[in-house]
Amino acid sequence: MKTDRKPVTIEEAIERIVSRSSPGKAITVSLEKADFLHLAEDIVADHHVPMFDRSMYDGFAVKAADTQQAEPDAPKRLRVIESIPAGKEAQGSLQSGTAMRIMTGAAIPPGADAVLMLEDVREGNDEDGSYIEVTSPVSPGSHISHRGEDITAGMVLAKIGRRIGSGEKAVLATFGYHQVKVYQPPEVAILATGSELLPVDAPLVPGKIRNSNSYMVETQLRRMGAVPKPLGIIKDDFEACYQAVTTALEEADFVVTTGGASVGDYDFVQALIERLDAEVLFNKVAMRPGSVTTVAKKGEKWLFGLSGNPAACFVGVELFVRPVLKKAMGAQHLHLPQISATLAVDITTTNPYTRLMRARTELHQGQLVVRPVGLDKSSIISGLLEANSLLMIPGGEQTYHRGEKVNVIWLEEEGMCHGSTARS
Ligand SMILES: Nc1nc2c(c(=O)[nH]1)N[C@H]1C(S)=C(S)[C@@H](COP(=O)(O)OP(=O)(O)OC[C@H]3O[C@@H](n4cnc5c(N)ncnc54)[C@H](O)[C@@H]3O)O[C@H]1N2
Ligand code: MOO
Ligand SMILES: [Mg+2]
Repeated sequence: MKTDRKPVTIEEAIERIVSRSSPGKAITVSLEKADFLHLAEDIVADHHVPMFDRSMYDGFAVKAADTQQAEPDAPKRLRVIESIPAGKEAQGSLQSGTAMRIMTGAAIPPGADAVLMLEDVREGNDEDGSYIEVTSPVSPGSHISHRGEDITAGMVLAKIGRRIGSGEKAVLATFGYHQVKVYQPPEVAILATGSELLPVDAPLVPGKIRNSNSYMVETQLRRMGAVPKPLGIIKDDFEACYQAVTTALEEADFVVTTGGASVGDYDFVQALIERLDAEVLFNKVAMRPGSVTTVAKKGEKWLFGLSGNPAACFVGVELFVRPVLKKAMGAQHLHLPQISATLAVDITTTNPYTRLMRARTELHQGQLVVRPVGLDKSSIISGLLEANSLLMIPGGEQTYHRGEKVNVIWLEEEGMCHGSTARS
């Protein structure tokens, strides 16, 4: 059966899917389970950090004024009247002429306004107990971390939609969020279609290959914060594929198939969609790899018919599955960051479609430089090992020269700026 397949641009394809996707529901999870999910609530500071003036060093809390005349030849002697470990408050307050031994993180005692490091004083004992000798003046505020200097109460620290990474975890824990409201991570069924596919633990036989797409897609999904549900390998049999996709659509809101997306005798994705009576958002994209990508909706459920070719499948996940899942996860940023980098080599294109070449972008003498890795064929797996980015070459007949600026999709959510403000 022949389906009409008119290619849309990448931008148009993305616009079609993003406009049809929506945020999922918010749930509460324990802080331990919140990694890489997106906040469903703003995080607002309900107290200052630090809550109290505290010592930045192990040393002695003093009155700065007591040290003003101190010199190496005329040291100022201060009587040590108390010792304050972290977690304890001083029992008394500090009077002129006295000092309190204090450890890093301990609250500055009333009356003190500076801390001297252990290394900077001479310690001694006499019949009245212990004392220190100060040999140079210290300024008020020295070595004290002041109340509220890090975070002031009322500050919005992280807005709804922000991805929870290590920094967010530190802040959440600081403010006692043992539980946090996040968007539910979506479950995504993965079906690998192809009679040539063997399970990963099977020995190779002539004409067959191992199913690598499922594993690759699983990892891509997990990195996005989604929950992959691999449903195994389906033979290139229309009824078997139809049954498998129907069951998958019952079990998950998002279904990814790999293979069978093209026009071959055993490529059933188009026929499946027709039989399912699903709405096709697009079934061809003016890009390489991944031109045969199809995205369809059956009611509120999503079906992504990705190419069987590994590189095309990889790109399909990052470009089209990602924004739908990210929107479901309430994310601030639906797409991978795009950056500008300098070409390390000449690239000539004769392809009418936009090329997304697996590439490596690295810093060289302060400049981001990009070079393609591996063969630029959609069947290639090895290039995925080295690629940290996708080099975007617009369609047409043209040579892009070494040294020219090109657009690059960075294949990590973190590490390159989305252009957002530090605290968004
Ligand atoms: N006459 C035409 N032939 C093809 C066209 C076309 O326009 N006209 N498009 C080509 C393009 S572009 C692509 S991309 C591929 C898409 O292929 P399918 O999505 O139909 O996938 P399959 O035919 O099932 O497999 C293609 C290739 O990928 C291997 N494969 C499949 N599944 C896996 C897996 N799970 N793990 C690893 N490798 C897998 C499979 O063995 C094939 O080698 O079609 C072109 N053909
Ligand atoms: O869709 Mo194919 O991946 O363009 O090579
Ligand atoms: Mg095929």
